Amino acid sequence: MDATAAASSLRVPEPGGGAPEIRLEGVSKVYPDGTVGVAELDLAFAAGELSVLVGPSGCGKTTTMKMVNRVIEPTTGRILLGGEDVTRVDADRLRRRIGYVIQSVGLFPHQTVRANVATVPRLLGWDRRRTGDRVEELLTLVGLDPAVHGDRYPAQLSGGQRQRAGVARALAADPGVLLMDEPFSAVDPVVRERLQAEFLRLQETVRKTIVFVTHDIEEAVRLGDRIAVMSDGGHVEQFAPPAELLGRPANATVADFVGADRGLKRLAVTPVDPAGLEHPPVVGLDDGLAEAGAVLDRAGARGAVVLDRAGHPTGWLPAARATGAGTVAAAVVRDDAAVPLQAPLRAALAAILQSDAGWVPVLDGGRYLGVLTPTAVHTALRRSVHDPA
Ligand SMILES: Nc1ncnc2c1ncn2[C@@H]1O[C@H](COP(=O)(O)OP(=O)(O)OP(=O)(O)O)[C@@H](O)[C@H]1O
Repeated sequence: MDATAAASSLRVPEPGGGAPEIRLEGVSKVYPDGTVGVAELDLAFAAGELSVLVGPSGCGKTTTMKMVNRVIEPTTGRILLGGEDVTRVDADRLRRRIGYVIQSVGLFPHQTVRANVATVPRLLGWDRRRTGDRVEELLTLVGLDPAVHGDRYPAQLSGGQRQRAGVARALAADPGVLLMDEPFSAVDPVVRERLQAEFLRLQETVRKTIVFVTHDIEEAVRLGDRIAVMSDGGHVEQFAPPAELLGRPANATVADFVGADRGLKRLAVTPVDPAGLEHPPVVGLDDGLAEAGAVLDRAGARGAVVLDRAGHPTGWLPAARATGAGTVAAAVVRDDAAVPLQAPLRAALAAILQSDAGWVPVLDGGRYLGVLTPTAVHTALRRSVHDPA
């Protein structure tokens, strides 16, 4: 079964499934030694969204997250899942409704991957068949081959594979909520990027309500629907979508935390704006070169976008090559790079840097809309500061 097919069967709601909003109301945690981990916190994590908690070490991120599944009991306040006050319900039963992924994965070392993933379904009393089917499905979904990895022990997996197994275990009983405590920080940057990309695709399908703790602002920007920047005592300085956080930090603390290079980080979260596209002359492969040269002259342009017979960008025609007999096909500089309208500016800028034309064509579906230039990238970024998404 491929991942998409496996994912679609995940939508079957389980008891306690669906993805509830998580609401913290006046929640505080005072540790026995008097340390205030979190004080009077009011925060709502929207249903089906991935909310990230970031902030300096010791600011209360982990405390906040672990109070949601009551691994840490709040001292005061209420926590509501989909409107239900879970502050006093049975904590073990609550935890079966909440998936939990931590940095060290927390797989049981003496159990196979299959047995690890089956932990919560077994606790919930699922029969062998249903549990077995579910485990196969989940392993496939997270990119592990059940036949290859299912019977291995955690020590026989790579760091990235262990993280995938950890995610599979957390999703096994289709919980509505996932808590993730620096789940990708133990692997090298290349594997981390891959796991993040896979995880984003998975979340598009399963749409859990996720609370995700990280130290890494880049990771927060990449993954988060919303990011909470916290400071000491669990104080929330700003809770906003990445583009807004980077474009309009609420105060100096947030600005410092997101970094002086936040303009660059915004590239990852600001989409291509159709209003910012430029429209150089467009010629077809079968047009005459002389005719194309005349078009370029009239426009005073240094080059034209060349479309193929189906209307797709296939390269560009520099003005200097638009002379002589023959058709554009003989002189075109082939380059089929293009980006879709929804692409982040970072992808567009990367494509521009690869191209001799100094632009990248932008497509809406298959339709050519115009080209994006470095100037347009700059304008779009400046605009996102004043009018963040
Ligand atoms: N069991 C405990 N007893 C006393 N104080 C604690 C306990 N656990 C955490 N704290 C304190 O509570 C505060 C918040 O800790 P928490 O672990 O939530 O921070 P964090 O933001 O997750 O930090 P880090 O990024 O370093 O993991 C810190 O000052 C910490 O020292």
